[in-house]
Amino acid sequence: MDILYAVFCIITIAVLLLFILFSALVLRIFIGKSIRNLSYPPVVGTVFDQLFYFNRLYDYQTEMVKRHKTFRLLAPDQSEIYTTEPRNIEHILKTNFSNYSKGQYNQDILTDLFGQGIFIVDGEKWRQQRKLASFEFSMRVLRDFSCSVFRKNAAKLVGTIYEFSKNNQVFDIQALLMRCTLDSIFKVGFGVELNCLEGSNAEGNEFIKAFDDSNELVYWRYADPLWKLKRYLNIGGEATLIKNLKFIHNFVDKVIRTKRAQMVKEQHCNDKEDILSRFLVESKKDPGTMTDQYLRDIILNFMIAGKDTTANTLSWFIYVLCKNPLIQENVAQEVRRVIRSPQNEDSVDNFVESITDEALEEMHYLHATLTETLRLYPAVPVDGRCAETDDTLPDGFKLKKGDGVYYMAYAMGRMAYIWGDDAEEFKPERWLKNGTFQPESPFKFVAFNAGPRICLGKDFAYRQMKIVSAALVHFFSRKLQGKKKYHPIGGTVFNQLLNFHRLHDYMADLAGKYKTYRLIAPFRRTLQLRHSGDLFGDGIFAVDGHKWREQEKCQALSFLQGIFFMKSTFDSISEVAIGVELDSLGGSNEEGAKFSVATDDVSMTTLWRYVDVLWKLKRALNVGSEAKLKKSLQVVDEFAYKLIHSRTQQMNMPGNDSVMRMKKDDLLSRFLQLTDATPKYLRDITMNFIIAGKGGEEIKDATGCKEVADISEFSACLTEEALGKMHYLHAALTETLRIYPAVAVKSSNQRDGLTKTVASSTSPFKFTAFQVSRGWPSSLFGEGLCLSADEDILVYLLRFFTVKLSDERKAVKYRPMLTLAIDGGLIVRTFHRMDQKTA
Ligand code: HEM
Repeated sequence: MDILYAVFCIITIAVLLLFILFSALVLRIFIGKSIRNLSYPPVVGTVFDQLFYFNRLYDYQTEMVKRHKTFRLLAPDQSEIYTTEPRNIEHILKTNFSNYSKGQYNQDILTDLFGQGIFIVDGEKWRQQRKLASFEFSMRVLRDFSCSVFRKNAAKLVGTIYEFSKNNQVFDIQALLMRCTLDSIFKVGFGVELNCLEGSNAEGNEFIKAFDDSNELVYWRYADPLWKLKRYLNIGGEATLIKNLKFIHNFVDKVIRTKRAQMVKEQHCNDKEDILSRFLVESKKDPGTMTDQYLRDIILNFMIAGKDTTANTLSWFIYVLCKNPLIQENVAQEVRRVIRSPQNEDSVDNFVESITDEALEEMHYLHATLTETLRLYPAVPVDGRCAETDDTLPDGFKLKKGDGVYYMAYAMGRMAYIWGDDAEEFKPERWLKNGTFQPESPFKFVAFNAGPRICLGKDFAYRQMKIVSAALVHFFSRKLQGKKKYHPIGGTVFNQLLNFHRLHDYMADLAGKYKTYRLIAPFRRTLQLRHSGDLFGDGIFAVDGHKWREQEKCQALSFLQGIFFMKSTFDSISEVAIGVELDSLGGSNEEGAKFSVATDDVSMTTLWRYVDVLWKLKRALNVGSEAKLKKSLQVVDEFAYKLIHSRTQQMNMPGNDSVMRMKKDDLLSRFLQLTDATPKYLRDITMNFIIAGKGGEEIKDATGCKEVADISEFSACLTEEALGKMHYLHAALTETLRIYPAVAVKSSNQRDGLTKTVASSTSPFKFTAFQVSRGWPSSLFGEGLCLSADEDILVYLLRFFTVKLSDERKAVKYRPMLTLAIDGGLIVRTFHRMDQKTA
């Protein structure tokens, strides 16, 4: 008792603490943000929404922007303003430049990797580095040196890819491009060969790994509120990051020391080609500021700026060319026309040597294709600044000091109001006028940023990308390898929770987008009936292997004998399963009515388990939906066990006629004969049958009424033969099942209505209302039996009545249960056909 009390106290305190923390967070997020004030951008959610959509973040932003050009997400401290309005971007990046900084928040996260480099510093520090770097980047010597490096590495890349194509192998071109650009930027930055592409330099390989991992780990900090604590404790990703950074810093420091020593030796050589050598010369003028650490930060910033950006853009470029073979051919033609390789056409070295500066200038179509790639797939999809004082944007919206302002290059590329109705199409031609490239306003095409902090390496990047892509397109044509490893992610299981009231429509919406999709869950889940064990026990729905085969055989056998034919009115499913008339319709059997309600409740609460991650805890504590489920299950079990007990006793009494009949007829009796099953096993078997029958039959009848209200075909003689001739009725019922499948989660949303007067059969893999291959419920009820049972009921109903919805305008909704039930029942009005005739 004491232990229980202690556990209870701990749980209560933990829940209370969580509640207090949660409330404090909610208050912090929502208070003082002028949420309803129309002068501020509209609020579309909190920053936590981005976590939910992390895998498709930029598309999520695009959807938001289609509703509001400028919107807000609330963060615990401030607001985050997102905009695609070019006027706002010009204001932030140019007109009111001094009011917008990189911000303390970004600096805290990035300093470990970027140090005091140009990317994250503001004010005087930035101005000094920018001035120096701009000067160096404009020097002819750096330009020529970088071009020769790009050519050499492009030739190496062609050689590596040639090996793959010779052996008809598939390969990851993005990984190769990453290595190629790192080799180039390292050589240009430090004058050192890293040889990552060839993989010959073990230290180089280690460096690239540490570098890539650090980038990723630093980015993760944006999503991990505990990163500072982890860094302090030196645990998890932060421990790995610290290790990686140590390796990177040691590596670069060694390069700087070697270079310094080399420069002392070669004092008279002024032809310093790489960036580090040029900065080292500069450092002599101001050794106090330009320490080794300062130089390390500068060079590392250039590497981070130049490596992934160009490699990623080139990868997207290859992707769009694979998708648009015509554009691929246009680019290849332009390259062939512009590059007049003097001697041997097939020599890679000759070819790359012919890609001169002049040739690059002539390649307008290639330039347009690369720019169009960046428009739709910008290497920096979202970028931002922090407001230093309160301000008003040109679109009229205000922002407060400390607010983040983000401009979304990815979303902007997809905005019809910026690029026209064909914004989402890949069209290099939009950049060309009479074959000549036409630049756009940098506040509209913001891939390289704009204003005083526009990308310093823009021309540098274009040169590298043009050399590499011209060589690749000239020597190879590419096809995408179609195999995808995983299905696309449609969302998280929490989306199911949010959409529980329209669960099946929500899933139909997703199915419209992706034929097959995944929902991410905190734990591994199977969509089968694992969570329904309490309800289905060891019955046919929940078991596999031997147990399933045994039950399947016995039930299928019964149907083959035709025992159950024409016995599947709603109540008679129970009669078929357990040989008892429930009369839930007539209401004469109170126990039967209770049992009927309990099975519905059990079905609904069991479905809830699929979306409720806490169901196990609730079951352990016996609270909420689980307490309800337990109660309903008790009703179901009591009923079932009582029955099994009395049936066993009856069966053991010899010479009773009715008992002999039962022995042949109902499922329970058959199982009592065929197996030496325990009462629990018998309960599970019969309950599965009843749940399937109840859910399936009742619901199809109900939805069937709505769908087939104007069927006129009728036969007075209700023989098996006559039913077989009712093709229209059969088709109408089948169509009802197609749109309202009794087991909704297995439905396929393809259209397949009545095409001939004689209902034609459709592939069961397309029309899956009656599952296929593994026999439930097709062999459990038998598809034929199931339909003819409905037809039987409907024939009687429609012979004597016409049916109308009581309120034609009211939309019929479903109730989320394991089967697709109509919420609140189906309220109809019936008219006797005789009355109508007389009238
Ligand atoms: C496709 C290739 C590239 C793209 C799309 C790109 C894009 C950008 C963007 C968006 C920024 C602004 C970042 C910010 O201030 O928030 C930037 C800055 C910068 N980029 Fe690039 N970049 C590319 C290649 C390069 C290369 C190859 C280099 C140099 C080797 C480079 C050097 C820089 C530098 C130094 C800055 C900082 C400018 C400053 O803050 O004043 N970039 N780039």
